[in-house]
Amino acid sequence: MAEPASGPATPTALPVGVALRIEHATVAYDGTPALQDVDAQVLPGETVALIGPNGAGKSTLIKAVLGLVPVTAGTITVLGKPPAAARRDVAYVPQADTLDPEFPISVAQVVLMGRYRRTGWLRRPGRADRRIAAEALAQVGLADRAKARFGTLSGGQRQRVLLARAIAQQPRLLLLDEPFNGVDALSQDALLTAIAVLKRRGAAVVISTHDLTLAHLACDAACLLNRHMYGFGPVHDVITPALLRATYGSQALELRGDRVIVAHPIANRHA
Ligand SMILES: Nc1ncnc2c1ncn2[C@@H]1O[C@H](COP(=O)(O)OP(=O)(O)OP(=O)(O)O)[C@@H](O)[C@H]1O
Repeated sequence: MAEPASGPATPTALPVGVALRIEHATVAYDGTPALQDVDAQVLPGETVALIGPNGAGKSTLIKAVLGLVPVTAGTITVLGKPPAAARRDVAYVPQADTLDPEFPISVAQVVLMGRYRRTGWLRRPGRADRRIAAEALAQVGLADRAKARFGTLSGGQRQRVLLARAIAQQPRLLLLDEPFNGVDALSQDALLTAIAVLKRRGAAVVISTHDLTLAHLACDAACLLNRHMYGFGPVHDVITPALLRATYGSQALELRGDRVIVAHPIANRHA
C-alpha cells in the first residue's frame, strides 16, 4: 500500500459531473489515522458500496465526506467543494439514528426535518416543503403512517422514515451507513426502490454495508476498506475472493467453490 502524501494537498480540478472525489485521503482521530490512502470517486447517478469488516473505517470515511472528521493528507472534494461547504446538498442516514424512539414526534415531522437544511431552522416549512416531505414518505411506502408516532414504528420502518427525511432534503449526494442492518425484507425492498429512484434523478449514493449480495444488487462500484483501501472499481471486478481475502483475511470468508458467500464483519485484523 503506497504511503499517503504528507500534508493536505491542493485538490486537482474536478472533472464535470464528479459528485465525490477522494484523492489519497488519510482520515485521523486526534492525529491517529483510522484510514489511509483512500482513492475513489463517485459520479452522479452512481452507487458505491463501502465494504469492510468492523472497525475498517467505513463510518469514518462517511464522516470525513460530511466534514465531521479531518482529512490529514490527500483531499476529499464533495460536489466541487470542501466537505463542510457542501453539506446542504449532502444527506446522511446514520447507522442508529440519534432520534429517541420515546420522543413524541410524528413520522411526518421527522421527514419534514429534511427540509430544514434548505429552508433554514428559523423559517417555518411552507406548503411546498410539506408536499416534498409527503412525496418522500410515499416513496418509501409509508404515506399511511404519516401521523403515527415515530417511536411506534418497527426498526425497518424507522429506517425507511429516515431515508424519506434524506430524500426530502433533495440531496445530490446521499450517504447511508449500514441501512439494511436488522431490516425486514419488505423494508429492504422499499429502501432499494427509493435508492433506485434517487439514482435515476442523478443523485450519487454511497452505502456502507457488510452485505455483499446487496452490493451486487444495488451498487455499480465497490470500495474495499480495512484501514487502507484494498480495491475500488466496478462491483464485479472488486468483490472477488482474492480481494475480499486481502481485505478481511481468509478465515473471515465463507466460500462456495470460488464464490464468496459471506464475509464476516468482525474480521478486522488491524484492530
Ligand atoms: N470518535 C472516534 N475517536 C477515535 N477513534 C475512533 C472514533 N470513531 C471511530 N474510531 C476508530 O476508528 C476506526 C474505524 O472505525 P469506524 O467506525 O469508521 O469503522 P467501521 O468500518 O464503520 O466499523 P463498523 O462496521 O463496526 O461500523 C476504529 O478503530 C475505531 O475504533
